[in-house]
Amino acid sequence: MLSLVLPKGSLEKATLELFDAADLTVRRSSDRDYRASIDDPRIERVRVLRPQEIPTYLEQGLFDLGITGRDWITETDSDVVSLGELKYSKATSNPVRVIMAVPNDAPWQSVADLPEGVRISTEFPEMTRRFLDRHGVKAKVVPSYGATEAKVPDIVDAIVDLTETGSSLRKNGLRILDTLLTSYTELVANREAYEDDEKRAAMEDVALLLQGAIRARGNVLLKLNVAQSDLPGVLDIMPAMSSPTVTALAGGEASAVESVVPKRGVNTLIPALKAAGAHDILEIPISKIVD
Ligand SMILES: Nc1ncnc2c1ncn2[C@@H]1O[C@H](COP(=O)(O)OP(=O)(O)OP(=O)(O)O)[C@@H](O)[C@H]1O
Ligand SMILES: O=P(O)(O)OC[C@H]1O[C@H](OP(=O)(O)OP(=O)(O)O)[C@H](O)[C@@H]1O
Ligand SMILES: [Mg+2]
Repeated sequence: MLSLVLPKGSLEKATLELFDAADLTVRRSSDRDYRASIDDPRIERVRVLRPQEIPTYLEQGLFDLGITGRDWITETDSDVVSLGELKYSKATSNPVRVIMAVPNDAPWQSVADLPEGVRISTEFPEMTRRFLDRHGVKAKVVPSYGATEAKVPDIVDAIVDLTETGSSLRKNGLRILDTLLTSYTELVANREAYEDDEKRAAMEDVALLLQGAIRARGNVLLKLNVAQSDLPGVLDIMPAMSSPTVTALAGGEASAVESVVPKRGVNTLIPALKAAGAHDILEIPISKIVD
């Protein structure tokens, strides 16, 4: 039985939606209820905490399995086992980046240009210090507790912060000097729990369900019928993960075709299939794709 810790804050909504799609629905009495449960024999208890703290709690064995961002695993330098990237962020399926940014009109073009004593505000002081040491820059690193973009140019000269879409940087007149880390959300485990056969098997089941739900995003199942004479034309325009399934219909005059296709483009694909002779075309949502 696993103890699970899930992220509060920016990743919370997307994480709970993913667990729902993976048939691991997280049950909570309210948003303020940080103790939750999942109706699954492999999961004993669930806690919802800040992602900044999750890597440390996993390393200490306070939980067996958790979800947080690679940025916080790196910042805390925690010894945890990664069961893989989960390709979702707060708003998109893209990773976030930890970047160094300066005002658009700053004179610097790279981190090497930064003068000794430059003031840098960041939610990632350790990652920032390591990065500056690697570049031989002696700076004053000032911890930030959020709204970091709001601190240049009067409070500090530069920032190290997260960016997903880049809109916060643009709205605050900032440009990126360098990228310290590209960070996906990850499924991570306590090392000792991972080495326990029964717990590892349960962890791998959870990973399979989560990845299956993520893989299904953006895909649908198309099913259709088509006369034998039109089958080659339909197969020519029907995309597939491997190749479409073709089943002969009773009577031998027609076939049923089905295939997993990207949701993006279905709006032009269906009319094209119809024009190629397909009929009884069904578009069916998919909740998981497991290889
Ligand atoms: N658009 C995003 N903004 C912030 N964090 C994000 C975003 N997308 C993914 N994350 C991940 O979520 C984690 C940060 O979430 P968290 O809510 O703790 O930070 P935060 O958004 O700065 O907190 P707060 O809600 O107090 O502003 C990091 O691991 C980060 O990689
Ligand atoms: O690149 P974007 O899509 O604009 O997203 C990145 C911004 O979102 C987060 O801020 P958050 O909402 O967590 O507020 P905070 O800055 O106070 O932490 C993060 O700290 C960045 O500021
Ligand atoms: Mg933030």
